Amino acid sequence: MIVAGREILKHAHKHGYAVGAFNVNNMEQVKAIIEAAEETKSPVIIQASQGGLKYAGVEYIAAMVKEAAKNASVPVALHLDHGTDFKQIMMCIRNGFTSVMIDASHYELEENIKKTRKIVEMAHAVGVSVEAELGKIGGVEDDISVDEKDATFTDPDDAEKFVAETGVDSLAIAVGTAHGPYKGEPKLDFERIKVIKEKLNMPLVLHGSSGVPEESIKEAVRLGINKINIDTDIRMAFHRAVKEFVKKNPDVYDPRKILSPAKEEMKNVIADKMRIFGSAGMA
Ligand SMILES: O=C(COP(=O)(O)O)NO
Ligand code: NA
Ligand SMILES: [Zn+2]
Repeated sequence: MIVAGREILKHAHKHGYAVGAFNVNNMEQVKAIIEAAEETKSPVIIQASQGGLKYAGVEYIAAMVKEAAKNASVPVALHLDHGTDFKQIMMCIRNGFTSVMIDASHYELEENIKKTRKIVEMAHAVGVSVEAELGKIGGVEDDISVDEKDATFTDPDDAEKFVAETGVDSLAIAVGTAHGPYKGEPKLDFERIKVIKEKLNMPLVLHGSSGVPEESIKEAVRLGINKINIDTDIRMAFHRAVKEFVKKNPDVYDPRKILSPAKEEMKNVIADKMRIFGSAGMA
């Protein structure tokens, strides 16, 4: 069933695990995520970035995810990832998204608070949960890009003020991850996660989580991360499977035959993550 994002994240915060938030652009990704959630009995957040909505259309994404959630035995939230455009955020809410991110992290603190508070007031009025970002997460995710030199870690005192003045349901923090593939091994600032969690005592979000070693993910969950965003690892699973299939079957042109192994590969990758995040069995 489809639920508000806060319902899923509050449970994860209370019980000390993290829920996967997986990006979608097409039907096969939606099916892979829902099948993995059913298989592992895991609550799940299905999310689309503004780039994903541009590609598929907000109505298509919403219709597919609502259909998948309707028949699922696990709680599912439909979330806008990295919302920066006011109209886009409103269109998502109008189309039944149960959670939205307002990413105003490029602005100074006061401006980020102002923009975030406006979305919180409107979304909460209709029962939709809100995620915001404080600090700048590096890397490139569709239309969001931050140079490594501009990536700035989240300041715990600013975070306390930000949450008190905005009322967000969850906060994305910059602690050393980056969107997209890593060149070297990412070094997470675990002490910073610990301090922010102690100060805020609320659901925290880790972006740029593809390519972060399993041990680091587990430590971040232990310290209080409750939503883990994954996009690149799913794209790579899709790419691996399609490349292998087409190489082995160069003359097969039926999309169903080409895309089915890709859906399976994505499902397996996602199910593994749900086990690592600790959400398996929590639905
Ligand atoms: O943060 C993410 C995903 O990042 P990755 O592609 O590194 O998994 N989406 O908002
Ligand atoms: Na990443
Ligand atoms: Zn992100």
